Amino acid sequence: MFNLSGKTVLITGSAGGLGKEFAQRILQQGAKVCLTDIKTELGQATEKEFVKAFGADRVHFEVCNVTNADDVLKVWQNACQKFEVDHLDVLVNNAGVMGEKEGWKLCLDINLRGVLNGCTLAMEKMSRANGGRGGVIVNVASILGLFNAQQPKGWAYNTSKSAVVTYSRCVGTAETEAQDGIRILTLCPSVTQTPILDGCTQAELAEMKKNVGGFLQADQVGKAFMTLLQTGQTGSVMSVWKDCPPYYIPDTGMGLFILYTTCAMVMRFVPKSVFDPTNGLKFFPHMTFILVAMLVVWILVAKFSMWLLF
Ligand SMILES: NC(=O)C1=CN([C@@H]2O[C@H](COP(=O)(O)OP(=O)(O)OC[C@H]3O[C@@H](n4cnc5c(N)ncnc54)[C@H](O)[C@@H]3O)[C@@H](O)[C@H]2O)C=CC1
Ligand SMILES: CC/C=C\C[C@H](O)[C@H](O)/C=C/C=C/C=C\C=C\C(=O)C/C=C\CCC(=O)O
Repeated sequence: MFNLSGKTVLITGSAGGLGKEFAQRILQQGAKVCLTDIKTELGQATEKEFVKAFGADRVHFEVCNVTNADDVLKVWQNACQKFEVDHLDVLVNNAGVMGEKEGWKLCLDINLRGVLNGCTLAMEKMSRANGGRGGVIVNVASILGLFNAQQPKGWAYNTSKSAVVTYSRCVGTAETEAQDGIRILTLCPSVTQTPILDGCTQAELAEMKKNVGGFLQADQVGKAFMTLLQTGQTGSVMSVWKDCPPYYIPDTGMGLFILYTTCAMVMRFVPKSVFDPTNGLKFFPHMTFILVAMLVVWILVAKFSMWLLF
């Protein structure tokens, strides 16, 4: 298990909400935390609260806009200076917005570019190949990064979060870990009661609540986050769903792609008079038929081998 005692951690968007929850749990494990956010007053209030609980030498707040790579570099350097170290051990890319109020460009800038700014810098600074000491990066995505579901605030949020999941899987490889000593992890919570929901109407909240079977509380996400941070393998993506233990989501996209491509290959031999493969609407029912047929054959083969064996 990854021991956080004495480690240095930077968390973006941590003046309140989930970022604050993560910070508190990390502090409880003996680490030093640099809180960062664009909300100055709230950030300073959280800093004060944590200084009281954990000591002034272990908590620091810096204003930082994640869309600006220079800002991220500046707070990285200031955090090192404040904690009197030459490195940071953990970066949590947590800052995010829903996007309706901000518009799609700013939403992607904060939710995606912000993560890329943080990861690019952290990989450069932490990389053992560059003389760094390795480290851990946790990217906070969402269940909406894992599948597409209608939510009230538009497509930009889902787009940004699925890009974060894909990016984290791309860079979170065993090679990156072996070469640079960096673990890259992704957390995908379901809807959680935090200030991000303040922009939703009662009707929108009720609809979302129905869809996800109730909202998570920040402490359940906090527990899952700690499990991921302390034990997650690089490239892993953890989902958090109400009343469930946290669980990992494998990348099944390739498997499904191969399955459907195999079906498409088989369909080449079916006469055009039976179906027109260029017509997607007709194509998919046929694909489903083939999938079911393959499943039946597979079950029969499995059953037949059992008869032979026993
Ligand atoms: N609450 C929820 O239902 C879920 C939230 N998430 C994700 O968790 C993360 C944290 O969100 P919450 O704590 O729920 O919301 P929140 O609104 O309480 O926290 C987000 C923080 O990010 C900060 N922020 C916004 N733009 C920023 C920028 N340009 N630079 C730096 N900081 C910025 C905000 O000031 C805020 O403090 C977000 O990435 C969100 O998308 C994921 C799944 C579910
Ligand atoms: C833009 C939304 C803003 C903030 C909320 C959070 O950031 C979070 O990321 C948003 C999640 C929104 C989810 C909305 C709908 C989800 C639908 C489903 O998950 C449907 C899937 C399964 C339902 C299962 C069931 O009905 O039992």
